[in-house]
Amino acid sequence: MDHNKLALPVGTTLDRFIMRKQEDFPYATGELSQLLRDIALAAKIVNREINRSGLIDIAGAYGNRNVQGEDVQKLDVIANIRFIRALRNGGEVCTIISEEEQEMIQTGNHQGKYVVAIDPLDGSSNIDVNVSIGTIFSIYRRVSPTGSEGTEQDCLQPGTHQVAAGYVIYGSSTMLVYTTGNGVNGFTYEPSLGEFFLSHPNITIPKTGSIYSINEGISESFTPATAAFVKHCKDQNYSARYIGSLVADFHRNLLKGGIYMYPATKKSPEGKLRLMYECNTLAFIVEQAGGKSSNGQIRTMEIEPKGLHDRCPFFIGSTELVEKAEEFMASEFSNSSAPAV
Ligand SMILES: O=P(O)(O)OC[C@H]1O[C@](O)(COP(=O)(O)O)[C@@H](O)[C@@H]1O
Ligand SMILES: [Mg+2]
Ligand SMILES: [Mg+2]
Repeated sequence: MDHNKLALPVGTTLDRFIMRKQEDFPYATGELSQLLRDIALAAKIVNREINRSGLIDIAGAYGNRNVQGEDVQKLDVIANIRFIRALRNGGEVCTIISEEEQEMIQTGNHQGKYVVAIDPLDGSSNIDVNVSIGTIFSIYRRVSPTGSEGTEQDCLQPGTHQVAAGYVIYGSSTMLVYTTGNGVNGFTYEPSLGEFFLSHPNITIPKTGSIYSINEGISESFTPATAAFVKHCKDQNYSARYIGSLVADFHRNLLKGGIYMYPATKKSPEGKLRLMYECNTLAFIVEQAGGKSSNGQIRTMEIEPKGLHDRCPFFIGSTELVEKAEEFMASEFSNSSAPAV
C-alpha cells in the first residue's frame, strides 16, 4: 500500500501561498502579506459569529441607519468592529473607508502604507435568513508620505490603483477569493484546523454564459435600454438567478459564467452599489479572471471617485455578456458619460 495515501496532504494554506507569492517580488517587504493575513484573521472571527448567529443574540436590526440610509443589522456592526480592529492592530493600514462609517477612519498607524476600502458585511438583507453573505475589501497604497494620517487623496483613488482586492463568502462553505494583480485564487476555510486552504487556483470566468442576475422586482424603474437587455436575456433562454447578496451572485457567475447587473434606475439614477468597496473590488477580480465590468459604458476601474460612498451603475461578468449589455446601453449614453434615466 502506498503509505502517502494513508495521510493525504491537506493542501496549501493561505499563509504559505501568500509567502510563496511574496517571493515573486524580490523587493516585497511583507507588509501587504501581513495585511492579507490580518484580513483573513478577522474573516475567521466574523465567520464564527455568522455560523452561530441563530444561537446568540446577534440577529436582527441594530436600531439605527448608516450613511447609506439603510437599517443597520447587528452583524453589520460586529463585522465592522472586527475588521477595523484587525486592520488597526495589524499596523499596515493608515486609513480605512467603511460602508458603515460616514468619514474616513484614521487608525493611528502613521507608518502604515496602505488604505483599505471595505464592505464589512455584504448582503445585509440576507443575514437572518441563512443565505450566503460576504465581506468585500480593496487595498490601495497611500500616495501621501508616511508619518501622518492618510488623506482624502489617499482614499479617492481609481480602481486601477488597487494593489489587491478580495471578498469572503460566508456560504455553505466559507471562502476567501483575492487577487494582487497576478490572477485570482480561492481558498476554502477548514474550521477544524482554523485554516484557509487553496481550493480554487487560477480562477477564470467563462467568456460567456447563460445566467443573468438583476432584481426584476424593480423592473418598473428600469430604463428602456436595461429593459431591452433583460428581454434579450430571456429571448436567449438564459436562467434568471438573483440571491440578493452581491458577493454570492458574483461568485456564482465567476465560476459558471453569467452577468450581474445593478443598473441606473429611475429611482436610483446612480445605481445602488458603491464604487470604492463593492464595484471596484469585484471589477479588479473579474478582469484578472478574464471577465469585464463597466457602468454600461465606462470601465468601472476608470471611474474617478469623488466621494467615499459614491454609487455607480454596475454590469459585471463574462466578457461577451457585458459587451452585449453595453451595446444595449449605448443608446442611453449617446450624448453623455452618464445614462439618461
Ligand atoms: O435588494 P436589492 O435592491 O436588490 O439590493 C441587493 C443588493 O444590495 C446589497 O445588499 C448591498 O450591499 P450591503 O448589503 O452591503 O448594503 C448587495 O449585496 C445586493 O446585491
Ligand atoms: Mg454590499
Ligand atoms: Mg454591507
